[in-house]
Amino acid sequence: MSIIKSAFRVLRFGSAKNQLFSLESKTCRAFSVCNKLRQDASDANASKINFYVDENKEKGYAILKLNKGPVNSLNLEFLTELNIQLEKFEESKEIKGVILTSSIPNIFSAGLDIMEMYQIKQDRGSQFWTALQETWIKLYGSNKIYIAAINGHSPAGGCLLSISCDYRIMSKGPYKIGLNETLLGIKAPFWFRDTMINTIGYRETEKALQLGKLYSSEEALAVNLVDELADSKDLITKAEEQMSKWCAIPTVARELTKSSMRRDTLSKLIAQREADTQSFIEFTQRDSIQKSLRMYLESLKKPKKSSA
Ligand SMILES: CCCCC/C=C\C/C=C\C=C\CC(=O)SCCNC(=O)CCNC(=O)[C@H](O)C(C)(C)COP(=O)(O)OP(=O)(O)OC[C@H]1O[C@@H](n2cnc3c(N)ncnc32)[C@H](O)[C@@H]1OP(=O)(O)O
Repeated sequence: MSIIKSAFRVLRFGSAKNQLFSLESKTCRAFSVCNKLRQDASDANASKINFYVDENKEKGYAILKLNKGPVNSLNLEFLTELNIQLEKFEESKEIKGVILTSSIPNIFSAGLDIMEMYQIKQDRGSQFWTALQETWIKLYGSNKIYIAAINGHSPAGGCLLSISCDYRIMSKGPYKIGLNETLLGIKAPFWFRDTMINTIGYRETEKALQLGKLYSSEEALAVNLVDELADSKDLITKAEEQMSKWCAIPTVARELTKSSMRRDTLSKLIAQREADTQSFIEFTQRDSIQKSLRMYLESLKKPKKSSA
């Protein structure tokens, strides 16, 4: 059961009941829009493996490895598949927690697939944004324990995935993590911002978001953007050690505590999902934004200087 649902339970007889049920019904409507997409995604991607799941029911946790080459960029189909998997975890009685990592060396996730924002039709853009909102609500609002084992670069949407988890361990190395949206000419959505504030505090977020700062792993540790650093070879072992520690905490008390910390941030998006989607569509259709995205895409596609 998700944090949102348990929040409804806890407050069932309280004065917030009507408001919360209205939030829940809005959420359910938005989720049902995704049902057909889910079917399409599972049909179309039956032959592709965009992530691996390694479940250790004895120990009570799973490892989810993102595997969508070359850089785990998040497009509609990938997000839809991820949402199905997150739902399976949430419903599992055996799984208490999930280690989220990537099978691609040096890359955790390059964030949103920029092609989902560049010259995109309104329908697709709206489905894409709804799927992304759903991923965040499922991850940030999960009752399960999520530990991010950040094995490489984690900009923008990759950073959002990480900070939606409960604990972050990052590989030592020349990797970057942060919300760099301003460098693409984009304002980070309010729920990206709020998740960042909840992680590193207001002042640091204010600087980081305006500058589009990408932190090195050491800098990320210094501002609590990550909780721990590890040598790449020890990353998963360290994540498993941490998972055992979290799994040993009394479950209901931990879930209620997590829910009480995150409920307000989640409710803010849930109350205005459709308006947020409209803002995304309106914003990304502006000529100035399309121009920035085109320039950014070109810079990504430029041949890289040889290191030799
Ligand atoms: C007023 C209301 C406001 C409402 C809100 C409105 C809008 C908000 C909208 C957006 C929020 C956006 C958040 C995001 O996540 S945007 C994405 C940001 N991501 C990045 O900036 C990362 C870009 N990528 C990189 O920096 C590097 O690729 C990386 C360091 C991850 C890896 O480097 P490496 O050298 O290993 O690999 P590359 O050669 O650069 O890349 C390989 C290949 O992949 C393509 N690619 C990389 N990143 C992306 C991406 N995010 N989307 C799509 N494609 C990507 C890259 O172009 C290469 O392609 P090719 O040359 O092989 O064809």
